[in-house]
Order: sequence, then C-alpha cells, then structure tokens
Amino acid sequence: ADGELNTDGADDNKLVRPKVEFGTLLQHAGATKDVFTMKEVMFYLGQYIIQKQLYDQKQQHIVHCSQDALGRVLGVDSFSVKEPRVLFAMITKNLVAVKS
Ligand SMILES: C[C@@H](c1ccc(Cl)cc1)n1cnc(-c2ccccc2)c1-c1c(C(=O)NCCN2CCN(C3CCCCC3)CC2)[nH]c2cc(Cl)ccc12
Repeated sequence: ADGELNTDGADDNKLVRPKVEFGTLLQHAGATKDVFTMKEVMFYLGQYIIQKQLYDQKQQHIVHCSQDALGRVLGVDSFSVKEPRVLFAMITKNLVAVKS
C-alpha cells in the first residue's frame, strides 16, 4: 500500500539504485543487476547476512556487522531486525531513487 512502511520496503513499486559499495554487497549475495525494488534489496541483504553468518546465534534477530562492510555502509556496529524503521533509514542512505 502507498506510504505504508512494511518489512518489504517503503513502496514495492519504486525502483532504487544502490550506491557503489552497497551494490557490491548485494552482488556478493547473488544480485546480478544494478536497479532493484526495495523488496529485492531486502531479500539480498537477508541472504548476505545469512551467508556471512552476521546474525547472533543466540539472539537471531541481532545482526553484528562492525567487522564487515555492512557495518561500514550502514554506519552501525550492530542492529536488530525488529526495528524496520531504523533499518530502512540506514539502508535508504545507500540508495538512489530511479525515475520509473
Ligand atoms: C522479515 C525480514 C525483515 C525484512 C526487512 C526488515 Cl527491515 C526487517 C526484517 N526478516 C526477518 N528476519 C530476517 C533475518 C534475520 C537474521 C538473518 C537474516 C535475516 C529478515 C530479513 C530479510 C529477509 O529477507 N527475510 C526473509 C525471511 N527470513 C526469516 C528469518 N530467517 C532467519 C532464521 C534464523 C536464522 C537467521 C535467519 C531468515 C529468512 N532481509 C533482511 C535484511 C536486513 Cl538488512 C535485515 C533483516 C532481514
């Protein structure tokens, strides 16, 4: 729905282009393009976190990224997946809206 923030992204229809370093992370997770929907960005980021085992084994909603490029691009040492608004605010700083 328009304007509604859900865990799939602010708006499923909008296309975004990741900034260079962020785009490299998504490619590590298997992305093969440079324009995405927010849903795709979140899918690839989820894969990236799993592949690099960045989530806390005990508290699996906590992601530790201080020793990883993810921490550098998001600007935090760790975050909780239970705070989508905080997460989207950090992620959108690494994205450029694509006029569609
Ligand atoms: C609902 C969704 C979400 C999506 C967006 C937001 Cl802003 C918050 C939350 N979500 C719920 N848990 C996770 C998660 C947790 C730990 C490790 C990896 C992913 C995710 C994330 C997904 C994803 O695409 N998720 C698919 C289903 N998930 C179920 C949880 N699974 C976990 C099962 C336990 C072991 C760790 C993975 C992974 C697949 N993409 C993300 C990207 C980031 Cl920057 C952060 C979190 C996620």
